[in-house]
Amino acid sequence: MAYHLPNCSSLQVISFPVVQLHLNRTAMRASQKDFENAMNQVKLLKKDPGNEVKLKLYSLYKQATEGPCNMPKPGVFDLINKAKWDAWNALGSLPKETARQNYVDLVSSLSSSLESSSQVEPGTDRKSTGYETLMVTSEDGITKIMLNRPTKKNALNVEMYHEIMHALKAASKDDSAITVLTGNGDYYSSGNDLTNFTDIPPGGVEEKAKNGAILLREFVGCFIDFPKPLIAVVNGPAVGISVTLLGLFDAVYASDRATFHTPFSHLGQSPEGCSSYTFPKIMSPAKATEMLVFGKKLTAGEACAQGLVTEVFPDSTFQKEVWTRLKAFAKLPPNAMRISKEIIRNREKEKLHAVNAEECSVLQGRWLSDECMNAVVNFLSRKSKL
Ligand SMILES: CCCCCCCCCCC/C=C/C(=O)SCCNC(=O)CCNC(=O)[C@H](O)C(C)(C)COP(=O)(O)OP(=O)(O)OC[C@H]1O[C@@H](n2cnc3c(N)ncnc32)[C@H](O)[C@@H]1OP(=O)(O)O
Repeated sequence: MAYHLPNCSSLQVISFPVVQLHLNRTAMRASQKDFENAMNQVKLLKKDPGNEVKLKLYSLYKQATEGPCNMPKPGVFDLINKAKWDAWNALGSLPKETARQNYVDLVSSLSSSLESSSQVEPGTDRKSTGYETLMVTSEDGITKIMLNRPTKKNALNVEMYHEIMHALKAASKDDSAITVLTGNGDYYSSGNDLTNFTDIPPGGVEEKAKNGAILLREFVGCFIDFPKPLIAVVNGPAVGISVTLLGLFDAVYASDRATFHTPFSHLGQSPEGCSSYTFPKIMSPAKATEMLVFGKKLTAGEACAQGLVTEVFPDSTFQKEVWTRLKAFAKLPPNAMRISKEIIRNREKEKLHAVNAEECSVLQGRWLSDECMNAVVNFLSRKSKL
């Protein structure tokens, strides 16, 4: 089954402006030729428009060519085909001509949205464009990497993992003195995007888990090796990998609205981000066990008392106070800061890389377990939340 889109097997969710569909449009009727042109136009799109739009395109194409959904409903674990079936079935008895027209309209609005979203705003020379999931700026000696999927609580999809690695590598070479990671919206991050589990390659779940472990190892490795002071500005709740990574930051400032939650056992998973090593060192083995094994959620005050957070600020003054402080830090001599970080961190680096490798290998096995699969299916079918 094809979506008639490049990379259409992916169910990776990416943020994209909502495209308005005019399902009841009757004034114009698209010809077969218009429909074929639209199909060709879709193949030429330079950017992936995201799963919601791809599913819409798929369902309209099927309705326009075959009429109402005529396939048996896939099983609950067959996530991709189930999503496609749901989308097609939702069109009910929409006439073929209307579906064809809606397909043409959707492709046309999609092409114009993609064109306008790729235009560079004037005066944004200090802003790194080209990121889909991040906002990266460099100002006052500070490179700020902002997770930018606020409607998904800044969950890390595969694209975001790659973009963060890219942004960190760029920041390690730019002329800023310090680098900051923060979140846009009410969350710092809700951790790994659980839809990452739905995009199964031809090699099956084993290949998926293997690729996931490779990606994770490289991703965490970028934090271990980052050469400049790396500061987390935790603007709201943090979950999963966004919490575990904090052990690799040089300072962590949190709003008093932030919480810290690593529900790995609930998800049938195990700790990553070197937390199996850093957390017991930072907060004692028993406190680390409460978080990493039993999934105890900490308030910002508790996380600070246990050494995971450096300082907590009232939410009302958080941004102002933190950025004033960071701007002062960024004026310090950058080479001295770099060398001091090196001497604090370097003797642990080899150990951290070994821990990272071991954690990724254990997780690779966990991702194939029934415990993990069931937890992900429950979340995706909205039977459970944290
Ligand atoms: C084999 C696969 C390999 C893949 C690649 C591997 C990469 C490395 C993996 C590293 C391991 C990391 C582990 C972790 O991080 S574990 C933690 C995972 N996170 C969660 O379990 C959080 C799940 N989310 C929630 O429980 C709630 O959304 C939350 C409490 C965070 C917020 O609840 P609230 O009611 O306030 O808001 P909504 O639930 O309505 O959320 C708004 C929308 O955002 C979507 N959302 C939020 N978080 C996630 C997420 N983590 N994954 C996917 N989607 C998320 C949510 O579904 C809503 O979307 P819609 O508006 O479309 O419904």
